[in-house]
Amino acid sequence: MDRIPPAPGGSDTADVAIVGYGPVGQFLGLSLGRAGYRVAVVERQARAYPLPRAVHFDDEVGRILQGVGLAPDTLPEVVAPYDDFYEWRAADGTALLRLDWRGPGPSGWNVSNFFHQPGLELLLHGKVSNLSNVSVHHGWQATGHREDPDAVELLLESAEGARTTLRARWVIGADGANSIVRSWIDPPMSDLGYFHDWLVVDLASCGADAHRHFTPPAWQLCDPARPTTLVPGGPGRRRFEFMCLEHETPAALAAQDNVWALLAPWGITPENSAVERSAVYTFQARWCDRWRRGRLLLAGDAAHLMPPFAGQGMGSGLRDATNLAWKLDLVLSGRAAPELLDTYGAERAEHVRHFIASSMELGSVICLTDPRAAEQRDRRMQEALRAGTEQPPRPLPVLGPGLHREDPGGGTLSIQATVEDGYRTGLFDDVVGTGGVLLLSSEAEPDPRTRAVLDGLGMRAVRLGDRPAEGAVADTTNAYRAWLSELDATAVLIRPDHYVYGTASTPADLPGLVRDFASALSPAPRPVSPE
Ligand SMILES: O=C(O)CCc1cccc(O)c1
Repeated sequence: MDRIPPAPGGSDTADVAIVGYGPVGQFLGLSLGRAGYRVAVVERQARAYPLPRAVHFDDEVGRILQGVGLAPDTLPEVVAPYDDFYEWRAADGTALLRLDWRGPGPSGWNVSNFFHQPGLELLLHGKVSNLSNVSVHHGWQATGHREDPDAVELLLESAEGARTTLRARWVIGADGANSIVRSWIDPPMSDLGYFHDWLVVDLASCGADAHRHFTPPAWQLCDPARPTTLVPGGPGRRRFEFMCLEHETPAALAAQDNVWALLAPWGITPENSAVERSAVYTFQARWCDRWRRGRLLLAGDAAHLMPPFAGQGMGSGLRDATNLAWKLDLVLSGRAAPELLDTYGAERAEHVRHFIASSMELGSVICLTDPRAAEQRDRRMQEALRAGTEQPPRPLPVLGPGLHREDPGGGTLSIQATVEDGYRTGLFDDVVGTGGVLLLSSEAEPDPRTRAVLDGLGMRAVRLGDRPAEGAVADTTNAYRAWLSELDATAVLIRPDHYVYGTASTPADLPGLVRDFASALSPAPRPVSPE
């Protein structure tokens, strides 16, 4: 048997092996590679998958992409920021629900963005390819593993039947809904018992006549005779989704003639439009209750699946990757014990549960096929919309218990607003940098010991002021002042993944805040626990 060299030079043990090279595997490879680790990625597909899957991400994901040099506003070929309502309509066209997807959100980017996934993957791959310490092996499937106290040996098989092994200190399964790494971990699953087959049709272009239907560009037709989704698919592209009805089989639904028959009422024909992909998916709502066993970890669809109606599938995976890459760096560098990685699943599972629940709620609106039930739903929702008593949007989710305090800010997402440092005005991460920060109001000043602890953590202290100064940025829109006042805080400790560790209500609370964070990382490296 051969060995795949994890990276040129060095020992034959990679620091991290990633199984699966979709956006989540790519993002992990990029982040850990940039942190200097030897990363080996194995992907069963022989080459990059050229067709769209996810088409939507939110402002938080915009910030995550900004952090790796792929800010949404620099990708006009790939990302189309959305600036309209996301509407839900009855069969007769009257509105049932209007979700406000206009303008920028708290992370500084549009709350809604539609994109072309193959284009994004190409950009991520371009960045990964620049790293000599990350190797990507297409056409290799992980088929087995053996774990010892120091590493995991992955057994790999190529499509041609060649076999090899790969040793890595940590293995991440970013290998999608049918994850083999998940089968090795064999975690208990929470399953909300939601199974609906939908035909997803992606159009690379569509006839001019169809465009009159795209107002707003993203909407749902809650017609019990054929629940249908119309959303953009990135610049110049469209996606339709058609629910499989009880009397239909997925194969009949997906037949090419049937695809065109379903598109015809929308003015879309083979003569004026190009179908890029059509496939039936079973929308599901489930997540793992455990995301780590020993040296094996899960991320993305391998750890959770949700209906697409909130457009949060890929974004949830990139949030996993951001949380995990940061914590794995701490563990690999000996700055934290492996047990820190147990906070990863605990935090992310609770967070993703929120999006699964809101996607389910939206799904339960559209998936009704009983005309009487649909009529009752329509009446109830139209009345609520008229009276302005429809359910308000859920607040942003909070991380589950983990590496944060249980104070008003702990586990919540920090904001990203415009600041000025005397040289430039821009979004906080572009001006100040990434990597975690202690954000201070003008009256808070960390003592030298607190500063030393922060330095040791590779974090900086940044004060907010009226004008830029040494160690201070101007809060040009007053967004940070408002945020601190909402949190009743004089300082906020923001983790590198943009979530809040905790807040200090008075300057006297500052040293304790920073000290608690440092000790929560438990710096003494210990042997990895088997479970
Ligand atoms: O990108 C995704 O995860 C799905 C895209 C999407 C967005 C909104 C509604 C919908 O049915 C699908």
